[in-house]
Amino acid sequence: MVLPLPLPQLFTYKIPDQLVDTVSAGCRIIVPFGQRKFVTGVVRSIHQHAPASYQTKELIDVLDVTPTMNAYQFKFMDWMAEYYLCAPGEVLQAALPSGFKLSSESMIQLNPLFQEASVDLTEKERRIIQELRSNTLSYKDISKLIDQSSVQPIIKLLIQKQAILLFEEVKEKYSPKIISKIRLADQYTTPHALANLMQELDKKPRQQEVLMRYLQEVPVIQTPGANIPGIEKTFFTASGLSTSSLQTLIKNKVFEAFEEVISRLSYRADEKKSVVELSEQQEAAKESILLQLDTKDSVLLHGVTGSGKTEIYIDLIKRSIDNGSQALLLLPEIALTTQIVQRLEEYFGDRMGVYHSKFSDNERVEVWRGLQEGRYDFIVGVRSSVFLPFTHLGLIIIDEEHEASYKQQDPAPRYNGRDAALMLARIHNAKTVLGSATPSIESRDAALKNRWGYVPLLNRYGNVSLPEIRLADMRVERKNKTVQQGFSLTLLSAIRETIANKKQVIIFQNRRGYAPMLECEDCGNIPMCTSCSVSLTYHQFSHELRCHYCGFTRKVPQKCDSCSSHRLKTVGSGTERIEDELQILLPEARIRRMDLDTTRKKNSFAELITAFSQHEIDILIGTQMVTKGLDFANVELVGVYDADRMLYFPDFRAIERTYQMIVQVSGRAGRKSGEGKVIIQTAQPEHPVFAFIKNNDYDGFFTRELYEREMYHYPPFTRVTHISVLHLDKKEALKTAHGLTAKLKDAIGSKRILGPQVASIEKLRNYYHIELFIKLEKDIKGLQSIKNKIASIVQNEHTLHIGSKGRIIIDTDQN
Ligand SMILES: Nc1ncnc2c1ncn2[C@@H]1O[C@H](COP(=O)(O)OP(=O)(O)OP(=O)(O)O)[C@@H](O)[C@H]1O
Ligand SMILES: [Zn+2]
Repeated sequence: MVLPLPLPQLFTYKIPDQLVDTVSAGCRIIVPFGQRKFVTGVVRSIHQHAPASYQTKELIDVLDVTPTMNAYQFKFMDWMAEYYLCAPGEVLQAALPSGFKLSSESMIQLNPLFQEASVDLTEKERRIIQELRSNTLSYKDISKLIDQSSVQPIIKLLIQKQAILLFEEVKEKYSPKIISKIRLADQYTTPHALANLMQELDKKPRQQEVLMRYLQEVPVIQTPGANIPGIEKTFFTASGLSTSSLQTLIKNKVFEAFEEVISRLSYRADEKKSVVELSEQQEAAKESILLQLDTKDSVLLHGVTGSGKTEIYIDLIKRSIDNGSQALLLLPEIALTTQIVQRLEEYFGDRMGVYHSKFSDNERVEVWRGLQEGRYDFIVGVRSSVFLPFTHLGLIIIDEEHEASYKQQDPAPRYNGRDAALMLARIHNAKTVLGSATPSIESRDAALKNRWGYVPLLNRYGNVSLPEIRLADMRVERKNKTVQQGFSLTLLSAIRETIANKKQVIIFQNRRGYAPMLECEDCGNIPMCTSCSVSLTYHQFSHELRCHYCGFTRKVPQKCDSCSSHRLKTVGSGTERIEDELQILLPEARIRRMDLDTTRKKNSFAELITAFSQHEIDILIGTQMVTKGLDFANVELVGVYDADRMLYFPDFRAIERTYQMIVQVSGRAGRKSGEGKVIIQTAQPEHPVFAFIKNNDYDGFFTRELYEREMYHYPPFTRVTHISVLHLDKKEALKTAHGLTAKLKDAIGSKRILGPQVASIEKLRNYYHIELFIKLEKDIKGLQSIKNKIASIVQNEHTLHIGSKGRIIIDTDQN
């Protein structure tokens, strides 16, 4: 059995006789674990081998009639634990929506050995004991019973007096949604009976009104069967009709009240399914994909921004479903791709399940069950949808395959959704299509080496031109004093012109808040986070300084912490400041901002998207949220506020990420008109990456980047495992990291190991981070056994030197 806990092993439990027939592999069961604790686990297999090292306990109960997990999922999860060097329980924890896990809530019961006569009880205690003779009670019940909000002291005393016992009651978290409905009693559904009823109600006008409203909504006579589903009870209250009259009608058996279990995942059934009509180029691309999939498992679809990859996906998915297989479309982050989901919904309606990180647990459980019950044959979802109970997957599509957000950073399993999906496809013998306008270096390389197929789609849909890209040289503009509030004259005049033409603008700056730091003009002191080694970001609106890593906040100080000077200035620009300053420069423009701070609420993202698409906004300023997948016909200008910062990130993927981010955000311009313009503000216009971007030269960019990767031994030529040693004490962290490095060098050769070094952010949430890198050649023999060796050395060092004072994190494919 697997427990959803970070433990390396599986556990064996005894099946009590009465449950033997109900347990099978994949079922969730409740087992005792540790002291007085019950946890939910999943049966992995049923066997006859008692473990040698411990006495087996009996499992308590079986939660499933039909198993929650199937054999494909086990195979996939085994692979994941092995590949990403983590515990099977950690994978299970990631796989199961928490609605499937049980919550335990403390419950109180009478101690059967308790003898009331032998102790003194207060009046309240006696009342509790009395009640416990017939019931078990929760804290809340007791608080109600004795009308007292804090009951902890009483309970403690009762435990001391050995009067009561605490136990954990196990409850299913998932609760289906139930709605109350009303329909006309069957006897009144003939014209004759109904007419009589109407007459009877003549003297009761309010009841008659209720009945009339019902008949308006539900054509009982005209449409046979219409009465059976009835309507929601809330309909009457919402239309302001008398509830008491409704109650009377129910009491008199004119109406029948009933309940219905409904899906939380509403879908608008009135939406018409349209047919995709592929353009000639799209059709050719699709044919080429299908042809290559005859001989290959995966194909990379390299389609420029606005080429209509989504339409091709739709066609492929349809085809796969028509063949009787299941399909999965992976998206990097669904909240950011509401537009695509809406489009897909029009085609696939209720055959499509959406698996989402912003969904509630109940909604996730429903998608899981829906897939098992055959209600869905197509899932669109984020990376965790690779864990769903597919049984006959035929096609996986990975959209925006280059996206860094496919990678789960923390906690384990630290998996990449794209790579995991490729393995999932292999397990199901399914095909994979990976799509991107800016393929990752790894994927383009795989296609180039003929491991994957490759289909380029070089033109936008409707042969619309790609945007024209220009650089604004900030060095020159600063010298000429043409920069206003961080805006070059080049960009600012283009914004003015675009708005004057009633077109829209997107400004991209990958930094939120007002300013990344506050600085004392007299002593140069910068307020830092108390638990992280980063400067605090100044947020003007909320008037606070905030750490973007740990969430620490403080009021904006009036004077310098160090020298008490009042001369504090803000340095650098985040989206909040850009919004502010642009509004001063362009007082008439309607400007809005889209970043983490403005989209925290569930619907705020969708609301912004709608407002922008209805042209209630002229200029949208945003972080990387605005770079992905957005499709607005009226956007003609995209401005990249600061392209340089991304380039100098201490990461081997910095250039690749810069290229992808700029090309993606540029792709939002002129998607229908072909009049798109992009202006990139940079102080290094000579950097080669800009020439590739300007000339739309992906191949040139790829060739150069691949060369660098080979020179410096980075992926795709090697696999980089990243190890971080975390400790509250820097010296200890360093000592452990050095010890670990020495052991690893001994075990797998010193040439393969880089570091240790202090991480670029030295301290995070009070933990010092010392990191080291292991580079393993791509085609190394016995890869898995080397990885296992690494894991066991790390495990050892952790036990010996870290214990509970820190952690060692292994990330087998650094992203
Ligand atoms: N065959 C088609 N028929 C009608 N409209 C189409 C067709 N193909 C694409 N479009 C339209 O062209 C626009 C761009 O398509 P889509 O959003 O799928 O591009 P994309 O390749 O995903 O681009 P990006 O990578 O920039 O997100 C959309 O508005 C889409 O509705
Ligand atoms: Zn912090």
